[in-house]
Amino acid sequence: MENIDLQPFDAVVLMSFGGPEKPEDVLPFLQNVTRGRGIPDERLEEVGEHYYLFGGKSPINEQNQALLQALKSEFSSRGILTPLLWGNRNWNLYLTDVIREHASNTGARNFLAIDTSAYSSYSSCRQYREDFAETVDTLDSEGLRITFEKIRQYYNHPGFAEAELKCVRDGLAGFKEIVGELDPARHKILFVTHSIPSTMQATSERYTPGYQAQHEELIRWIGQELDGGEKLDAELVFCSRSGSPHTPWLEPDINDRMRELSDEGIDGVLVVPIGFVSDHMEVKFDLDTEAAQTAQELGMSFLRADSVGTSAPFVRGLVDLVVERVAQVRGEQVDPAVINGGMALSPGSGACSLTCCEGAKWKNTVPNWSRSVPQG
Ligand SMILES: CC1=C(CCC(=O)O)c2cc3nc(cc4[nH]c(cc5[nH]c(cc1n2)c(C)c5CCC(=O)O)c(CCC(=O)O)c4C)C(CCC(=O)O)=C3C
Ligand SMILES: [Fe+2]
Repeated sequence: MENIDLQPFDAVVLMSFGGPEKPEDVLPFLQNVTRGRGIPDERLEEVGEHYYLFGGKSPINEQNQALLQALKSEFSSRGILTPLLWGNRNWNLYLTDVIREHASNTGARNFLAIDTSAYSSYSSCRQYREDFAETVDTLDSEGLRITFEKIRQYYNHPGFAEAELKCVRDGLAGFKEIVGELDPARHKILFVTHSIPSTMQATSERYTPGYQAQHEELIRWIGQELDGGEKLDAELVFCSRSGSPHTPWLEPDINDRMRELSDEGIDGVLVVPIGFVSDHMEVKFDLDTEAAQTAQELGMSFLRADSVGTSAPFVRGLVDLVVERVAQVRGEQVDPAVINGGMALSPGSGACSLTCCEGAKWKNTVPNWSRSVPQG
């Protein structure tokens, strides 16, 4: 097989959130995540309890190790020899440390990131970019000059979309085993994502189609792909709201919506964690623990579908996105693949302006992007 290099990139890095490994890590981890964010102490204590309930260990690191291994085997099956690293934003192994060590040992200078977040918004895109910038600055102050690029947001990439579709199909098959025949009058699909503050949503809409619309596009595409025998009404609902109760966040919360649906005669839900690429703490606690409890109180059938995890189309898609970004950076002709859920949203390039998720504050420094042109 022919060997493939990804020049100008010397290494690819899987960039994730990070999570605590043991009870003593929980508090310092939460402090890292929320530094300067004005999250009330009560919320931190409450979220700390979610982690303690699972022994103080987040499942996220093991899931990222599994994804890293899957990406490595996809690299080697394609003859890609470029090293693949793993770094986190909020806990060991920290991105800066991983990059410093690799750059010092190998002379690598140009890095391409795969981030574990599919949609655009400050928290799900720009915050990752700010962390790349911080790594660049820190290493620069130590005399090590590096560069960072990332792949595009991939909610509408066929790899991620096919993987989500498979999660829904498998979930429906499992759901049928619980409820017998699917009945649109009694059963619903609830697609769940992380709630964000309404102001963050508004900002995400200024230079990209927006966090919520990106989810809706994918949900509609999945609806189109399902067979007649799989058709149920679907809705987008939210979990993991935090912040002050007086600040508006995206709604409805999954538990509130389940209560309303129960009053309307719905007695079974398939819950699809479309906002999360693996079963980390929000999925384990907010869905598998809390929402499952709500279902039990309501006497509702409840099944949580898989997240994409290390599913083959997802992993292949991430590597396709790496190859696509390399070609763009090299100035080669690329035809980026996208699904169309009715809104025909353009593929982003990964090259969004440093300020694209910030919005109005940066108005004068950002290209006047709209829905019909590339977004990041
Ligand atoms: C959109 C989004 C994603 C999805 C995209 C992506 O995956 O990146 C995501 C992922 C994650 N969020 C995570 C954990 C936390 N998020 C918090 C706080 C916040 N998240 C927000 C948004 C998001 N978060 C926001 C707007 C806040 C408020 C504070 C702020 O404005 O920053 C807090 C503080 C406590 C609290 O406020 O709840 C924690 C502990 C973990 C790790 C889980 C594990 O350990 O398994 C993961 C993967
Ligand atoms: Fe979060």
